[in-house]
Amino acid sequence: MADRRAQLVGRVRDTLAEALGATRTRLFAAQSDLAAGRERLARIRRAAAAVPERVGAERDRRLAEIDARHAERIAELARRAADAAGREAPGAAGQEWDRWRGTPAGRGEPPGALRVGTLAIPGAEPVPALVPLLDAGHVELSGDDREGCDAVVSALLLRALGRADPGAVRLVGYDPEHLGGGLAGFAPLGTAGLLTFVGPGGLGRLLDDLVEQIRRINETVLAGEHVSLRELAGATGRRPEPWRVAVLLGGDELSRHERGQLDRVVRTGAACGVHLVVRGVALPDDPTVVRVVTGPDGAQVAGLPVRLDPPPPAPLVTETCRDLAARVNAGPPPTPFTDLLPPPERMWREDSATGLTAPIGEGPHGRPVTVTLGDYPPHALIGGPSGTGKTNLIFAWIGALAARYSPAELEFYLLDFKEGVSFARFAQGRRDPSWLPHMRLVGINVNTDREFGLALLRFLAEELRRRADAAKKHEVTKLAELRAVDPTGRWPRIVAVVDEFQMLLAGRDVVAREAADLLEDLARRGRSQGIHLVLASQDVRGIEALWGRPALVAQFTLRIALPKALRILAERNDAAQSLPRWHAVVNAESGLPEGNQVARIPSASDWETWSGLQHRLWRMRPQDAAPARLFDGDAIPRLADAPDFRALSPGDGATRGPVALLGEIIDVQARSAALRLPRAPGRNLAVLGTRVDEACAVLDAAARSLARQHRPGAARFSIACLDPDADPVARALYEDLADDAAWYDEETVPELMAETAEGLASAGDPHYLLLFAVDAAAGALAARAGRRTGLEQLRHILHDGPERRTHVLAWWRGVARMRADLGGPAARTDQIGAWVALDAHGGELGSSLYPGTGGPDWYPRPWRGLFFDRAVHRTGQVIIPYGPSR
Ligand SMILES: Nc1ncnc2c1ncn2[C@@H]1O[C@H](COP(=O)(O)OP(=O)(O)OP(=O)(O)O)[C@@H](O)[C@H]1O
Repeated sequence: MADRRAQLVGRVRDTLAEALGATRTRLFAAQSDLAAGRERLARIRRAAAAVPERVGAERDRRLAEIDARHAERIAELARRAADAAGREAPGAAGQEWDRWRGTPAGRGEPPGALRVGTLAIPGAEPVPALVPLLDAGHVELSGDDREGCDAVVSALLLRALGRADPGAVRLVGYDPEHLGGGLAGFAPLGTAGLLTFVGPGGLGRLLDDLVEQIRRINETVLAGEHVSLRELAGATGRRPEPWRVAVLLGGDELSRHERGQLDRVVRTGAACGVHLVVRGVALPDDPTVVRVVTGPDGAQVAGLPVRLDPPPPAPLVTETCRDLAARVNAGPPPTPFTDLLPPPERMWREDSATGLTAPIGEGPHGRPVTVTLGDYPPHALIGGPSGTGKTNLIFAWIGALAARYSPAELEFYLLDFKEGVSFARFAQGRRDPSWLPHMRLVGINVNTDREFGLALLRFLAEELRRRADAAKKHEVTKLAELRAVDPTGRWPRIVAVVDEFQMLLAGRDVVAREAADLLEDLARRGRSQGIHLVLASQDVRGIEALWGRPALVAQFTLRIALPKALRILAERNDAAQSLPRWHAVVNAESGLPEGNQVARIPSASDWETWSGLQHRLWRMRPQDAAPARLFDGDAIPRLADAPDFRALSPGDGATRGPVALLGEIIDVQARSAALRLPRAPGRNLAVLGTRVDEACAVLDAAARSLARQHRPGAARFSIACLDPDADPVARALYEDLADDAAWYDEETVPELMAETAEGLASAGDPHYLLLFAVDAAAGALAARAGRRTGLEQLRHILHDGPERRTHVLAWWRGVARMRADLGGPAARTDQIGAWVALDAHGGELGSSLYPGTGGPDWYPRPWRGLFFDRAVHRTGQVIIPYGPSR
């Protein structure tokens, strides 16, 4: 039992121990749960306690970040705003005063807004405060700070003047309280009419005038094609009207009329370049009005706080205004030559079938003034006293045409009778290899060589005939029709320009008569065949030279008068008298007043401007284009360069006889005067006059050209020199002709005569006797050598020699001396078949030397000769001897 009890107790004990253990375990677990719970609570409490501190820090950090970003953004925006302001108010519109200078806006570029101060933005770089004025609006100033207002007015005006071309801003001042004192620094502008003052009581008139200007500009300048001058300038690159800025500084209450006019100006002025800058006058509300308010605490511009700039230094204002006035008084700057030219891709695109049209300058409203040569008007007369720009106008016109029409459409021939070389650059030169591809002929320094003018007119008359024949063949009458029926033919229009043309018509000699006849014919019939004459003269006599021929003048319906030109326009049309410098009246109505158009002519003739165009056109030239022939009356041609000389070769004269070249003919082509020496009576040459150099030049060229036609040893050249001054040329010739030449002097010349006269009996090689100053041998030749005197032998050679290929080319130092050598004053001269007269007068060359009575119209002049060959000439031919061969 006890055991059972013991067992039971043991079991109970075990169970209790077990339960205790479990309980302990649970307790332990509960206790550790509690501790963990407590700890969590403490942690949570701690955490909960830390939360507000962290949130605040985060908020502060975020706020600081936002602040920094904000400041950075403001700085960035301010920088951008400053950059934009710099662009909006470039140069003189925004520059600070210590570095300020005028920088006019380019053509078509807007002048921009004008700086008056800086925006007050703390912590950022200063941003210029700009006020739009020119082409934009009006400015109203108010407030207590008078000085601040004055500073703004001065700044605005100076900056506006500096952004425009001289003269393009005009100021009108109305300052009844200080009588202009507020604008004193700008007074120098008054000398050029750029600043005018309106006295007290004049405000109404001033406003009326502004309204009238606006009306006029709207009607005649903008003319419905543009909404504003600004837009017109942007579209055309030109600004035909100045800006007008009226500065109104205080005054009485406005009348109703004045208020109405002021409102009109505010509403409509900006589009027409009419602007107001006012103080003490209230402007109506309008988007174009900017208000500047000054006060003790600073200024406000359009409601923004602004730190105003100091006023421009007084010396800067007066100096700038003085300089502007001086420039305006010196006259307007020329418009650029490029205005007359089409863009490069449009060059040489025009067709000249019906006429030639090109701008010549700029009209009063900035529109180009064009001129046309065609069926009507066909020809032009240009007049202007020396220095008024006639040459320049010719350059401008030629340039404008040459850029539009290709050389296949247009050719120029140009003749300048005055001294000067400016037209030479149309031809190829040493300094500049380019030439104007349209130019066929340039004659410069032709003042005494009227024959060259005649040669040009004859050439044109021949071209006119050729065109008329072609037109007839195709049964048409006009160039346009001829070109239509003969599309492959080359029928360019021809423009012949003759500067100082009156020289051609001066005098009453044959040259003047023939020139006038040819001119008249060309003027009358040239119109329909595309041959146009442009005659220019600086001298009223030039025009008067034409008045005797009203039919000729009537053809010149296009008239261009430069300042102060007389008699170019019609009788009662004196528009040219009041023209400013570098302007012209262009009139296609024969000079009647209703045809007047005033054009400002660009500067085209200075070397750089012109060569820019010429080089461009030259590079465009067709492959086979040849340079223009340049005839320079002051230049002495060279035999070695003469095409006719270069073309000679041995054997040339075999059938028709060799030719002696004597000099260059004054002609459209550089041809040589040639004396043919066949086996025929009289084929000798006399050179007559005292000029040693010219006489030597003629004989030298004759001998050298003859020698070129014979093989060495095939001809004889006997050179007799009887004037020591001729010795160098004669010797050089002797040396160059080498074995073919023999030398004679005063002592040996009788032998030459005797031998040659004897030798005539037997036919031999050609023999040329070149006798320099043969009259000096008269004494030596007077002696008898055998049966005859030397002179008798000379006459015999002259008489019988040519048929036996023996020709005398002799220089006599006077006509009378030659006649004496030929047998006396009444001696026959028919053995002298040809002669070149140097300083022998026409009158001496009459009786038997020249057809008719009284001799040729020949007035000797340096380095010119009159050549007459009775076998081929009806009248004498002026030649230019070739220059020394060595
Ligand atoms: N439209 C112009 N703009 C600027 N300068 C010009 C203009 N026309 C002419 N000139 C300048 O004026 C000067 C005289 O011009 P130009 O030689 O054309 O006159 P001109 O009437 O032909 O004189 P002259 O008959 O004495 O030769 C030149 O220096 C020329 O560059």
